[in-house]
Amino acid sequence: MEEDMLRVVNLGVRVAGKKVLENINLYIKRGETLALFGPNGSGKSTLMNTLIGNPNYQVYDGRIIFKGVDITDKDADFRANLGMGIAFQTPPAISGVKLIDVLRKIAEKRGVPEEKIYEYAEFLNMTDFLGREINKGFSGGEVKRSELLQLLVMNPDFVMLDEPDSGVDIENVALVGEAISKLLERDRSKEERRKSGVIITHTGNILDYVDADYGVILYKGRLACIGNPYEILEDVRKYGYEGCVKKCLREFQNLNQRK
Ligand SMILES: Nc1ncnc2c1ncn2[C@@H]1O[C@H](COP(=O)(O)OP(=O)(O)OP(=O)(O)O)[C@@H](O)[C@H]1O
Repeated sequence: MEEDMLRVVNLGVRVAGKKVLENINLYIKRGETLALFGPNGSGKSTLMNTLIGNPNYQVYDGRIIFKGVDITDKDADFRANLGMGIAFQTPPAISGVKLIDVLRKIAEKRGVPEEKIYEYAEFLNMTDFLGREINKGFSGGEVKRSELLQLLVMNPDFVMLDEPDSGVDIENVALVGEAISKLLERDRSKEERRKSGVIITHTGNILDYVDADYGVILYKGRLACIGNPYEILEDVRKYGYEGCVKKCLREFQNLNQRK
């Protein structure tokens, strides 16, 4: 069984003619979840958009290998069919399309029985929203839950979540955490997990509810630190992003000098 889920090699990305990501190297195995930290504008959403195949994000260098397939030049549909799923930070509202219609389409495509839609909707407190136009007039937290509901029905092998807890109130954040744990199979033993994911988080609050295997900081378009996500978070809270990145760099240099 293939153990690689995602391999990003030397990736460089331009958006609207501007270099936003440079020399990104990332390796995620099956069953692993990565927490991606970084200040505003560091390129986190750009990385996600590039991985999902948004054509506005131009890869000028490197490759993206997903489940052993080079998807660098493949479109978003190809990637979704291969098992990629994403929850955007601010997904659009769509007039005239009800949430249930979208969910039925996803379920049909993925061979999921319709009862599952209602089961997941109840689990996420979204039953009353099924007949409403998707994301229209939804509060910030409701949009997040609607995105997670779609992902649960889609059941992708690799999930990317952009700030899944932003705008979610305290009562619902545990629920959102539980849904993410289900999606990423964090509720199973380590040996049983086959799903992988990336969770973008500024505050790290979601990590109280969903554990991650490792964390990494994206700083000014480059990956800067890699390690235990809770230790990184503690350092970010103590020293800020810049201080934390400098500390990682110092530790790396000391390690190299000792070699
Ligand atoms: N369509 C675009 N046109 C021009 N610049 C863009 C575009 N999209 C992103 N950028 C720029 O790319 C950089 C990275 O943006 P990105 O949204 O990836 O950051 P982020 O780390 O996700 O930030 P945040 O935490 O605020 O969501 C920023 O400087 C942003 O202004």
